Amino acid sequence: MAESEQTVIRSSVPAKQGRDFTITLPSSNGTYEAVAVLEHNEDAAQPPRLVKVTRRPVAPPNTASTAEKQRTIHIILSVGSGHRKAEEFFEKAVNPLLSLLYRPEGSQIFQRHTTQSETSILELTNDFLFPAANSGKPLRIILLSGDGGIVDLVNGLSSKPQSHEYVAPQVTLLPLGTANALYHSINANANANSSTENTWGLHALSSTTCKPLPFFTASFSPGARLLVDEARAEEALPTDEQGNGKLHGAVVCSWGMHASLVADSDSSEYRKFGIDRFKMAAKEALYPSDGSAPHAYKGRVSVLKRGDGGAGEWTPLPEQEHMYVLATLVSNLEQPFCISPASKPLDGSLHLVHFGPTSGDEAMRIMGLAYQGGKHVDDAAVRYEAIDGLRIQFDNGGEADADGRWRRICVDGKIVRVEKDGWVEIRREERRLLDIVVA
Ligand SMILES: Nc1ncnc2c1ncn2[C@@H]1O[C@H](COP(=O)(O)OP(=O)(O)OP(=O)(O)O)[C@@H](O)[C@H]1O
Repeated sequence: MAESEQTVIRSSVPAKQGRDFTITLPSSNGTYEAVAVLEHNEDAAQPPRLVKVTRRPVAPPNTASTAEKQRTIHIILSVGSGHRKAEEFFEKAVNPLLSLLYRPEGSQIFQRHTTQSETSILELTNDFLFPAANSGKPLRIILLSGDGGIVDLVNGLSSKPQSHEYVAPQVTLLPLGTANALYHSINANANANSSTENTWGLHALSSTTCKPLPFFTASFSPGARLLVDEARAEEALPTDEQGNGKLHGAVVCSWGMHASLVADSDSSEYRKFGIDRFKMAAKEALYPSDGSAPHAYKGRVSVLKRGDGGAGEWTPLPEQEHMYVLATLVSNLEQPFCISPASKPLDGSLHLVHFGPTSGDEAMRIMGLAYQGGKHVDDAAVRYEAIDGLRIQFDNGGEADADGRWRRICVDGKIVRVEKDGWVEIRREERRLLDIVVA
């Protein structure tokens, strides 16, 4: 075999013509690169298969980044995410690539964590990752999960005050969840171009280019409760200095139709249907079995605009009833579902998408436009604007919904039920918590 190109792994099954793709990754020491051929799965919701990987020297070697060598690499496998393929994809594709890219140190610098429960990532972050980052240790986290994994990292890393030594961990996202909104939004340009491959995050595996992850804080009135265990149980939220509940997110905060369908579809029964679970729950919400119109959600919504960067002003929306109230930091909530076309990858902008009570057919029509590259934002029924904060007050001097299911708020897939006279307020954050590795 020629010294310049060495096959390191070859699968016994050759790639089928036209469905394979190639990625080239720099090694950690900068002296060679890995060229990996992968084959897409026939089911686009399933990860690709590694067919072969070769290594070839780089001339001249790029050994500029020595900081990279000092980073401990944590691999988190969220085995409950999506189609539960995190472990298999790691063993068959990611691990062989990492072993090649990080020679000769290899396994010595990797620490592998496999989730055991819903709270594993939060516990790992609280007990280990945050203390390490806060004492100045540079970390790289390779996260095989959906959006839930990143929201746990964000909440764990932000739960205690940062020291001066804090070093923002670098996170490489491998989209093993169901919707993977953050991943698809970061790679949204690539997805708009059908000739560009979805590499399942492998293209960024050894990149040293990072961007800070924008995030927001949602504050809740003290009676708000986090719903857990498929809403069979509830928990108190972590609190801020004023005793209000708080939760951080990096994707979306919503109330109304979106929050309800995320909440209603979050059961092991619905999860079997993959991404279709959202559409199934939407149909049930929009066409109630008693033939009535979809629910009109009651509350007072206000938006914060800072304009010049000052304290800003809260402006109430004129409507007292709503169907869709959603603030987002990302462009795509699923790969084909472009909720905020003006949002650019990791740009930190927060956008409001809002429309009032309407029929099931009309709501389906509007949502259908989001699947056409975000055309819903040009529809007369939709309010779409950049904001700095959003506040919902349930008892606004009039009637609040009596049934708690109409007062559920979604923060990146987590569901919080607010009390009848309660409120929720979200604001963009300026702190730097973690960086996302981009190619
Ligand atoms: N070993 C495990 N046992 C029980 N629950 C788990 C385990 N591993 C992960 N989970 C839970 O499974 C859920 C997976 O959420 P995640 O967001 O990663 O995937 P998803 O919901 O399929 O994707 P997305 O949020 O992108 O639609 C989280 O609530 C997580 O806590």
